[in-house]
Amino acid sequence: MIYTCTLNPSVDYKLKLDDLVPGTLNRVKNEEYSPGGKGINVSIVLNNLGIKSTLFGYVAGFTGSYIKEQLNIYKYLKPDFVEVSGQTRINVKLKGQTETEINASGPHINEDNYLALLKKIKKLKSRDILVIAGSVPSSIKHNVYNEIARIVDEKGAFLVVDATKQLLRSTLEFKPFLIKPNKVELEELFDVKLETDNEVIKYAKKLQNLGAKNVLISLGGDGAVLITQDFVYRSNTIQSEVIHTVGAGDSMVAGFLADYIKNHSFESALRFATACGSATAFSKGLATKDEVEKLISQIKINIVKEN
Ligand SMILES: Nc1ncnc2c1ncn2[C@@H]1O[C@H](COP(=O)(O)OP(=O)(O)OP(=O)(O)O)[C@@H](O)[C@H]1O
Ligand SMILES: O=P(O)(O)OC[C@@]1(O)O[C@H](CO)[C@@H](O)[C@@H]1O
Repeated sequence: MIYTCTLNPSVDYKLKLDDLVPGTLNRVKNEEYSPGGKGINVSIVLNNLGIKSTLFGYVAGFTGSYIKEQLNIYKYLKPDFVEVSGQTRINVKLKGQTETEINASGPHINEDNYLALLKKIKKLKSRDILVIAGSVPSSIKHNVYNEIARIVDEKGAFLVVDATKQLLRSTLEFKPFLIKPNKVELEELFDVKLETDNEVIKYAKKLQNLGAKNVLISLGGDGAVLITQDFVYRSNTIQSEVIHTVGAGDSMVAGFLADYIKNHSFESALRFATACGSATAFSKGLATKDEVEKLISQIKINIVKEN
């Protein structure tokens, strides 16, 4: 069974403008709401690919109710959230000439809420998969990712992590099966600026040395690099009109897992993951199976010969 854990879900409020001019009145051309948060996005894309998952995390208030109501329409999702006080956050996503995101901080999480979530995670069984993804509300214990990773390890389940800085770093001692930082997140982790593929690979390997089994670095419109124990793979991307990239990375994680479970091939999983990321970037919502299938033949994978 696949589980996703979103400690800080959101309602994503996506606004399309001709351009965003700070300090002036900006009028919107198109607006949309959707349930968001990285783990929730992973689950929605898994659903779109016909794969079941259970969703852990915290929801609160009217925005939390909206998320639960929206998730009910998906056939393969089983929401299992902890209800907390306050409101689930609203994250604003602005698409003008460039993309601007304003992510709010999330509700208060008390000790009981914390323990209630860990109790759910303790039900995991050997060979289950848990994806923990995204930021955490500031009130939650700072070592929550480490604690969750410890439980997943004790259960003999597989851990997948998509998070920034110390949240990600704190899981590495438990040897996650897969981590997926983007290039900026990789740079932040080591306080460096990375220009070339070789530099990206060098720092991704440092994460492997710290414990990650497989490291997937997403490079936005430039594809992705996957470092496994045996090979380094590079995917290209496709040029098309970008509608909104929100959730492209989460789609990539979902696509990777969906394909890896089926084919047990890293090359195939990277190809499918890249197509899922691009399918999301090229559409209004998150990738659907049809959209991914239209792109897949255009994704090429090379094994990188390092120098
Ligand atoms: N402009 C684009 N054109 C084509 N494909 C894209 C584009 N942006 C993203 N993708 C696809 O989606 C994948 C993930 O994108 P990205 O690196 O932006 O993830 P991310 O920063 O984690 O995104 P998010 O946090 O919004 O989920 C890329 O590796 C690529 O396959
Ligand atoms: O603030 P976080 O948790 O880092 O990111 C949250 C978020 O930006 O990530 C998703 C896209 O990946 C969105 O649905 C959501 O708004």
